[in-house]
Amino acid sequence: MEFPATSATLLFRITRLVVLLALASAALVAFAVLRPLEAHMKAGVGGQEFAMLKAAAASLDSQLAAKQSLLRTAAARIAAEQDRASVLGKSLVEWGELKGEFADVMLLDGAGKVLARLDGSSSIGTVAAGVRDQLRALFRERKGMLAPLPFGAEARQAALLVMEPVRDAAGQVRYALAGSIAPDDARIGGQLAALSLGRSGYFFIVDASGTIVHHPDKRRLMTRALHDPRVASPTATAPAGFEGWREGRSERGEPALLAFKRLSGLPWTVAAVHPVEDAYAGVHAAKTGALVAAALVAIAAGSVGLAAAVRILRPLDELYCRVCDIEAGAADIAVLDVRRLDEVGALSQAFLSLSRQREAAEAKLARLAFTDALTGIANRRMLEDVLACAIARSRRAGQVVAVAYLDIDRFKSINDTMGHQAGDAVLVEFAARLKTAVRAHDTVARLAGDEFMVVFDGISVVAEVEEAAKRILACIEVPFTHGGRSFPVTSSIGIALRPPHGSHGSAELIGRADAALYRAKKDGRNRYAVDAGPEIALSMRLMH
Ligand SMILES: Nc1nc2c(ncn2[C@@H]2O[C@H](COP(=O)(O)OP(=O)(O)OP(=O)(O)O)[C@@H](O)[C@H]2O)c(=O)[nH]1
Repeated sequence: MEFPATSATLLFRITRLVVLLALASAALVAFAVLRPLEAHMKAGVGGQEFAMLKAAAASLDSQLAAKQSLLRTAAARIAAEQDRASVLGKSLVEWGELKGEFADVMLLDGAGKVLARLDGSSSIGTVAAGVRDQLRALFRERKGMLAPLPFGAEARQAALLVMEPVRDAAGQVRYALAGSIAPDDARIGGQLAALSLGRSGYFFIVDASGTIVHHPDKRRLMTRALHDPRVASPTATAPAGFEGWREGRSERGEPALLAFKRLSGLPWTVAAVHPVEDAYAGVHAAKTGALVAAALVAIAAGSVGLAAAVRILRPLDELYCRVCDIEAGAADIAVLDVRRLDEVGALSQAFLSLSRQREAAEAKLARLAFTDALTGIANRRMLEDVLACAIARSRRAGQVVAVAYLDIDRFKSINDTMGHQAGDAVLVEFAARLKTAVRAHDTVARLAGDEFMVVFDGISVVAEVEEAAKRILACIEVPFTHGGRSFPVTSSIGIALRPPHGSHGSAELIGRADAALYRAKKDGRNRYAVDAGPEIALSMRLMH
């Protein structure tokens, strides 16, 4: 018999507990481990991007320094060759090395007049006012400078100006050599453009005034950063001077990883914008992988837990089946395995003990059902069974059955004079004496009150019964005692006999014994009367 599989079963509840524990552990691990790990990984990504930005900024710084140095060398060589501006200009034209490094190189006098251009073109004129201010500063301070071109001062492409003084033999600054660098210069902005920042990240450079000097979107070049109070755009926040990385929003408003680094030689800030979806793609993939792994571990733990629960509970299931078999009568109580040292063994032991107690109680009940509670001898029910069996047996064995109906004489007066307890004691003593007066296989029973009956089984001669009656009367003659008092007790006896093939049943036989008892009482008590019946009366002569 299978144990019913419902949600109330231990197996279901243990399995549910195991699965929930496994899921809770997985969730806890994911929360307790993955969160700090995720933060750590994000910090790693941010740090990495900032490190890359720092390297790019350092490279920019060194590229600018190299251009500055190149222009300084050129200025020194020009000054060393000739002192006249026209000749200087000619030298400049020949100085092809500068071409690859600058968008344009001009030789300027102190008033800002262009004396010569690198490409030798004839577009000679005067530089813009903003450049003239810087030129004046150079003549005043007599040293080279690297400065962003003031916004709108030159063509949109020129974003940076490197100026070096050209001195005469006496060391006086006579001219200035100015080289402009375009934002998309292959070694400056181009280098940034070549750097890859995931699928959607980009770099830009903004100067201290908020002018964008490098941006992948060429339309933004030389424009002011957007100052939208609703969006703290990175181009707007970059000039504030923050260095490092942080999470923020891109100019399109999407969450992004932002990194900022100022250049050392210029008031420029190089910045990186990397949408988090792209920047943290690896982190998210690792997180998803870890969560999937945790879920798989939870499933595996749940499955192992289920298998273990089934295994652990199997003996309980078997015990249930055995108890069902015992209940159905298909197995004996001995099938319970009480040798196990676990809870199932204890439960089997308890079942066994309970079953034995039940057997004992049933036996006691059966005994009480057939026993007289006061005297301990057979009661009326048992007597009826015994008598029925004796009659059946007498038919087979061809022997006589006899019953003796006994009633204690004037028992009421014993109760009345000595008390009910004394009456009980007399009944018990009377039963005991009765048993000693008959054969072992004769049945002595108490019918009710002071009425007793003896079934004589296997009587071969009527005299046997009469002898027994005499023995009974004789043993009762001995005075009874109770509470230190001694008093006589007598009994009247009515005997009825039934031949082996007699027509009377139990009830008639008892009725005849009762009638014989009535006669004995009537004849003066303390005696017996016999109703042998017509058949036996005839044969009695043969027996005697
Ligand atoms: N002590 C005791 N008395 C009982 C019990 N059962 C019945 N009796 C009493 O036994 C008495 C029986 O009296 P009877 O048999 O009617 O009359 P008796 O006094 O024996 O007189 P005769 O039978 O005519 O000799 C009653 O008084 C009952 O109350 C019992 O279990 N214990």
